[in-house]
Amino acid sequence: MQQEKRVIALGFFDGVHLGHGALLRRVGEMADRLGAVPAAVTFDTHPENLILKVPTVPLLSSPLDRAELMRRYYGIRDVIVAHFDERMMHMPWREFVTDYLVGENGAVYLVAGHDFHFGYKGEGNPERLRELCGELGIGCDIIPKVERDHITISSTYIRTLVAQGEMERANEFLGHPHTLTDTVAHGKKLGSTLGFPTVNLRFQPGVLVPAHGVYATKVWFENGESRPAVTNIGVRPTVDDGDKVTVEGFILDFCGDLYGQTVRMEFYRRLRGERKFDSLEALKEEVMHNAEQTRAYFNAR
Ligand SMILES: Cc1cc2nc3c(=O)[nH]c(=O)nc-3n(C[C@H](O)[C@H](O)[C@H](O)COP(=O)(O)O)c2cc1C
Ligand SMILES: Nc1ncnc2c1ncn2[C@@H]1O[C@H](COP(=O)(O)OP(=O)(O)OP(=O)(O)O)[C@@H](O)[C@H]1O
Repeated sequence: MQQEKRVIALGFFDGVHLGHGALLRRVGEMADRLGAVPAAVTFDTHPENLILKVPTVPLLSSPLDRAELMRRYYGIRDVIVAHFDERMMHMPWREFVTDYLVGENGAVYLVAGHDFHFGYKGEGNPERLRELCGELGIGCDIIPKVERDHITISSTYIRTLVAQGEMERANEFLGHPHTLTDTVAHGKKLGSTLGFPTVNLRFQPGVLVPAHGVYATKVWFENGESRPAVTNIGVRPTVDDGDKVTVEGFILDFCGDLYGQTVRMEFYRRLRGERKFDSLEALKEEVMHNAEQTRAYFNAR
């Protein structure tokens, strides 16, 4: 079977921020021009997590969200998720290009960032990549760094913002709202009796949990509709004494059954920290106030 031609962006692309966007847009342009499929290679494990053997880098997005963000915002059609294992870790950089990208994945044009290092011991770099692409007769672009407020946009920086609950600033650097996609799970149903039913989502293991607290969010349903929601991330000290983190959104102006549906939640602004209330009445009153804050936030946008 004839191999499909692909224009491929190279990197990990955690969060799919505006710096990544510069690469992915270029991929789209070149794919159009060459009649090739716009694609990106990412890895199932963050290279640092495998090399250091402990997951030290909690990610902004799951592989599913990463791929979906690349599709939705930049029209990337194929997201090739490479299995980052011992073989991949020991693959010399030349082989990664000639065998993996060109041979296995039909690369006819490669796009990488100014600081992209790859292959065994990170010996591959933009200079070497450009030279090798010249030898192989395939196109190559190295994209200069993208900055905002004199800061180089990076997944590392955005992770610190999300961890501190600075969602609006994180979203400015991402170029889109921070996103969590998950299948709705069952909660204890206490929310319904209190007057605020909630959808329960989870951050996958290895994905960064934003600062605990209450957020103005938007929930997108499988049918493409969306509603504002007010969402708590945390351990619910008023009703629980464990340390299990939950993500619970009270969707405004909605009633219906969402259990089992896959929804996308977008985080916009942190409204307050999580608190232990003296009574369920006091908790409910505050949740209703936060719901109105959320409504006002989206009405003003
Ligand atoms: C917008 C919102 C804010 C919340 N804030 C807090 C809080 O500050 N402290 C707390 O202990 N629980 C908080 N919760 C969690 C509630 O205690 C929980 O949703 C309620 O007990 C229902 O739980 P259930 O869905 O498992 O039945 C909040 C929930 C929502 C939706
Ligand atoms: N601000 C940026 N401007 C231009 N290119 C970028 C920028 N940030 C990343 N890239 C490029 O995008 C690709 C993916 O990069 P990578 O996933 O390592 O992102 P990163 O934000 O630098 O991550 P980290 O902060 O974890 O190092 C690489 O080719 C990289 O050079």
